[in-house]
Amino acid sequence: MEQTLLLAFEDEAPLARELSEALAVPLAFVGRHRFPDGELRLVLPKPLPPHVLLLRGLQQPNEKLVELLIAAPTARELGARQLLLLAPYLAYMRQDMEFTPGEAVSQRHIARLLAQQFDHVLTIDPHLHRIASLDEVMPPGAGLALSAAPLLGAWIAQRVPDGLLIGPDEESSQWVREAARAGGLDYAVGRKLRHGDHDVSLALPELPVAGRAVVLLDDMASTGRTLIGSAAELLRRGAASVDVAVTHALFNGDALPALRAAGVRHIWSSNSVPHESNALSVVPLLAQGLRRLLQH
Ligand SMILES: O=P(O)(O)OC[C@H]1O[C@@H](O)[C@H](O)[C@@H]1O
Repeated sequence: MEQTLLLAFEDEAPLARELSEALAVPLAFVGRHRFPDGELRLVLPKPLPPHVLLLRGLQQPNEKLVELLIAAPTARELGARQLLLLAPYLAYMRQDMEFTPGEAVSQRHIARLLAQQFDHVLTIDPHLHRIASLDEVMPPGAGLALSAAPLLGAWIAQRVPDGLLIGPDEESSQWVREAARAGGLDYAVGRKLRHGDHDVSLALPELPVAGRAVVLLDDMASTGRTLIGSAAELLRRGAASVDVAVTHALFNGDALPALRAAGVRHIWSSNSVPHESNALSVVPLLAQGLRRLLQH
């Protein structure tokens, strides 16, 4: 990857450093100042090489989307000819249909917006539930979605070798199936109905869980209510232990203490989103995906 630079923001420095080392690509940071009125001032290194990889996870996305809208055209002005966004977490992908009349299908619009700014977008487990690939919302080949499920499955199998993997809802079946295959574990998937941000009802599979070490697996935890409801039900049914593993550790509000209070033993996540629960790294996965994308 000659004449390539990895650009990142200081709040993702550990992930950026690990990635720069894995790719053997130099790293530079975007200077960022937030003015009192909320506007942003960004400073990019000048000049830039022809190939620029911009690392920006889109958890807490709104301000970061503005950063990208400013940083991407600036990078091109400063010399970047090929611009790739590495967004380990891609926001707005869960708003994938018009649930109520007039509701914006944000998935489509945010994906399109990013594809207008970047030649490629590389991400992990972007909650593609109603569509099969990013090609349905971006120009074909512009987006690449990797999955951390096999990594999580192998990780879980080492720690809970006889574990039963449970996905809380139908959306999770794609990740749970892959993780179970990679770890050689049993799995099952429940059903969920969301009534509000913090209000979900769950129907877990009718399985004998008494005495079993159960690991709940999902793409992300936000309020944690999906996992909390599932964990409480599994413990009520006599599960010996309930652990939780997610790709994206959003853990908003009181999610983490509430999960612990519900009796969850271990909480593991990948470092796609920097968080105290991070237990395994997505850097090898990102590096592999990048090589694949840049070969084409
Ligand atoms: O229940 P919280 O943590 O708020 O939200 C995360 C859940 O909502 C779904 O879209 C995700 O796939 C996950 O199952």
